[in-house]
Amino acid sequence: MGSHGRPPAGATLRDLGEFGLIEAVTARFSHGRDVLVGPGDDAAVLAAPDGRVVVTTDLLLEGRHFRRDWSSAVDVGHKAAAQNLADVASMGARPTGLFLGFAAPGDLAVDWALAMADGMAEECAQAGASVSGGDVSSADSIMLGVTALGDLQGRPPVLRSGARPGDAVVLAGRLGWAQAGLALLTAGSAAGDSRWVDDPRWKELIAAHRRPRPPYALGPVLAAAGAHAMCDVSDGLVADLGHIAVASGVSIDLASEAFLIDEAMRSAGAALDVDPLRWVLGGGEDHPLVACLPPGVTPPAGCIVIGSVLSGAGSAGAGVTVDGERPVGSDGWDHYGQSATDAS
Ligand SMILES: Nc1ncnc2c1ncn2[C@@H]1O[C@H](COP(=O)(O)OP(=O)(O)OP(=O)(O)O)[C@@H](O)[C@H]1O
Ligand SMILES: Cc1ncc(C[n+]2csc(CCOP(=O)(O)O)c2C)c(N)n1
Ligand SMILES: [Mg+2]
Ligand SMILES: [Mg+2]
Ligand SMILES: [Mg+2]
Repeated sequence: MGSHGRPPAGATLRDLGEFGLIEAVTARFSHGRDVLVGPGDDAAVLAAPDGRVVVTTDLLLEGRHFRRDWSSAVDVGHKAAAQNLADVASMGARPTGLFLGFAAPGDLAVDWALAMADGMAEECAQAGASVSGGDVSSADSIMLGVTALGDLQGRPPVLRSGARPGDAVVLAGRLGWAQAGLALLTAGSAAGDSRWVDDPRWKELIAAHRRPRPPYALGPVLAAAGAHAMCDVSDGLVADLGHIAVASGVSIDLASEAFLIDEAMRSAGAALDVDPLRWVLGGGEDHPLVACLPPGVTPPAGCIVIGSVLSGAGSAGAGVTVDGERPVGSDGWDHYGQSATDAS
C-alpha cells in the first residue's frame, strides 16, 4: 500500500503487512488537542497541564469480552475505548490520550481492523480524547490492550479510599443493561434462536452490551462537587462498591427502591426467568460512575442517590448491603471465578 492509498478490497492483515497496517490504522486517528507528538515516533508526547497524569490500562479479548458474531468491529472499538475512558473519568479526570495495543490473526480482514479503529476514534471523540499511539502483533485471536491518560485539571484525584460515614452514594449512568443484553445474546446462541436478539423491546439492552455509554463528563463534575470516593462499575455494583468499602474501611448500604428498573429489563427478566435487580446489582460492563458525596452536597444533574456510607467495617468485615441485608446472587464478574462461566 502506498503512503496515501487505501488497502485493496478484501485485503487481510497478512496482505498489508505490519507497517501497512500501522499506517492504515493510524490514519483513522486525528490528533487531539492534548497531543504534542502523535503516532510516528518512538513515543508520543501529551500535554500534562496539571503536572500529574492519570494512567489506566485494560484488556479486551475475543471470546472473553466480545464475540465477533455478537458485536461488529465498530462496537468492539467503542467498547475497548469506553472501558478505559470510564476509568479515567472515575478518578475525576478528563481523558486526553489513548494507546492501542492490537493483536490479531493474519487472515483477519483489514476492513475489520479499520472499522474497529473508527469505533475507537468515535468513542474517544465523545470523551474529548484521541488515540495517540499503540502497537500491533499477530495472535491466534483478537486482543486489544488499551491504555488511557487523563488530566485532573488541578484537582486531587478521587480515590477508592476516601469514603466517609455519612456520605451519600450516588450513581450516574446505566446499570444492569449490558448484563441483560449479554444474557439475551447468550440465550439466543444457546437456543440457536434469533428472537432473543431481534426483539425490538430489547434492542437497547443488546446495544448496551455492544457499546457502553459511560457518563464521562460527570467524572470531573463529581470531583469538582467534592466527591470523597469514586469508581466506575465494570464488574458489578456490589463488587465494585465493595472495593470502595474495603479501601475506605467503611460499610455501604444500598436502597433497592432507588433503582428504577426499566420496562425492557423487566420484560427481558421475565422472559429469561431472572430477577432484573440481580442484573442491576451484579451486572458489569455498563461503566456508570458511583461516587460518595459528603453530606449536604446536592447531587449533580444526571446523578441519583442509591445509598449511604456507614461507619465501621460491619460485623462480617467491610462490605456492601442492600436494604440492610447481604445481597445474594450479585457477586459480579470475576475472570477466574464462577461468574465467568455463568453469563446469566
Ligand atoms: N497485572 C497487573 N499488574 C499491576 N497492576 C494491576 C494488574 N492488574 C490490575 N492491576 C491494578 O489493580 C487495580 C484494580 O484493577 P481492576 O482491573 O480490577 O480495576 P478496573 O480496571 O477499574 O476494573 P476492570 O478491569 O474490571 O475494568 C488497578 O489499580 C490496576 O491498575
Ligand atoms: C463473549 C462474552 N462473554 C462474557 C462477557 C461478560 N464479561 C466479560 S468480562 C466482564 C467484566 C468486565 O471485564 P474486565 O474486568 O476485564 O474489565 C463481563 C461482564 C462478555 N462481555 N462477552
Ligand atoms: Mg482493569
Ligand atoms: Mg474501574
Ligand atoms: Mg474486572
